[in-house]
Amino acid sequence: MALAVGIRGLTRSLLRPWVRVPGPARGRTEPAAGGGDGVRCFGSPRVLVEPDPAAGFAVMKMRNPPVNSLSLEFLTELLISLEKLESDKAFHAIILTSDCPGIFSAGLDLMEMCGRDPTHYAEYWKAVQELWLRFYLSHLVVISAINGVNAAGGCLLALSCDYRVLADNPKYAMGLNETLLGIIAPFWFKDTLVNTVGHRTAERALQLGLLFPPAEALQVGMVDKVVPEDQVLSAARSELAQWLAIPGHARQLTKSLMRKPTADRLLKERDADIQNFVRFISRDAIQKALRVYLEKLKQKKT
Ligand SMILES: CCCCCCCCCCCCC/C=C/C(=O)SCCNC(=O)CCNC(=O)[C@H](O)C(C)(C)COP(=O)(O)OP(=O)(O)OC[C@H]1O[C@@H](n2cnc3c(N)ncnc32)[C@H](O)[C@@H]1OP(=O)(O)O
Repeated sequence: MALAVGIRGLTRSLLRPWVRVPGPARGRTEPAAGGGDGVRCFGSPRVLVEPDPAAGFAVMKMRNPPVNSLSLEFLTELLISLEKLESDKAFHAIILTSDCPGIFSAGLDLMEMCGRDPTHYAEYWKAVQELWLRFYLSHLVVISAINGVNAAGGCLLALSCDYRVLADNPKYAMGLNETLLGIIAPFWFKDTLVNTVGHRTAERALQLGLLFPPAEALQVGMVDKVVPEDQVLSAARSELAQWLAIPGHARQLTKSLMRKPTADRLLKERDADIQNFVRFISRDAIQKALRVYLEKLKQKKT
């Protein structure tokens, strides 16, 4: 099995990043995220970036409708956006949010894990690992403004941020619900949750596949703040001020000190983790469970 799949190679072949965005932002100057100083939005088909270099941050909006499921292309575009902002000294922070009404993210794209071949599963999982590692260890301050339901892999992405603001809407539940699909959260998903909410809460949440509505998410520490829906972005911006007031090198080193041991566990056994994933996801019983789950999602509509 070819494990040496290169996301950068994929990136080059699939995307032309940093084209002016299609859709709503095309051809006009969007107000910048914080200052409205005429800085242009940029991005890729599935990720809209609203930069505010004067204020030192950018708002990164996920827009992979209908549910921001984390397909291989979408993961790649998120990585490119992150890399671009990380390599520009004007930016010290990102606010990650969604452009899809009512949905932050439905998690990993089930179509990437169902009915494909082992090479594809390996390539996909490597991209999932990469996204987590890059967000988890980013030297930028990353705050998620969670404006919708947020399941499994989407929740992992939010848990990788430094601070989480959740919109107060009972429909916007979030959690690592893998067991409800008959699959399991890998150890680094688990570690990220444990680091956020503690061992006991994580154990119960993972075994039961709990999706926490806002009040409960706040109570267990899965999110840091719950605010009225129309204030999620402004609350994230206000919070940023506190993080950006800290000397950057001190904050970054402290973040690394806190997070490196967790990331190192995966870095040390990345290929083995990919092989475990491929073996697990290729099992007939797991493929069947995913198909049944997808079917249930579709039947819900009828
Ligand atoms: C021995 C041990 C070894 C262990 C080794 C480790 C192995 C590791 C194991 C594997 C680990 C995998 C980790 C997986 C992580 C994940 O993230 S799995 C995904 C989990 N996500 C969910 O459960 C959410 C599913 N979706 C929903 O609940 C709902 O869609 C929603 C988000 C609440 C939105 O609802 P609504 O607005 O009503 O939209 P829908 O009509 O339901 O959906 C619209 C269309 O989108 C499709 N869709 C939804 N979610 C996904 C998805 N995650 N992936 C792909 N597609 C999705 C849905 O089917 C609809 O499609 P159409 O019917 O074609 O329109």
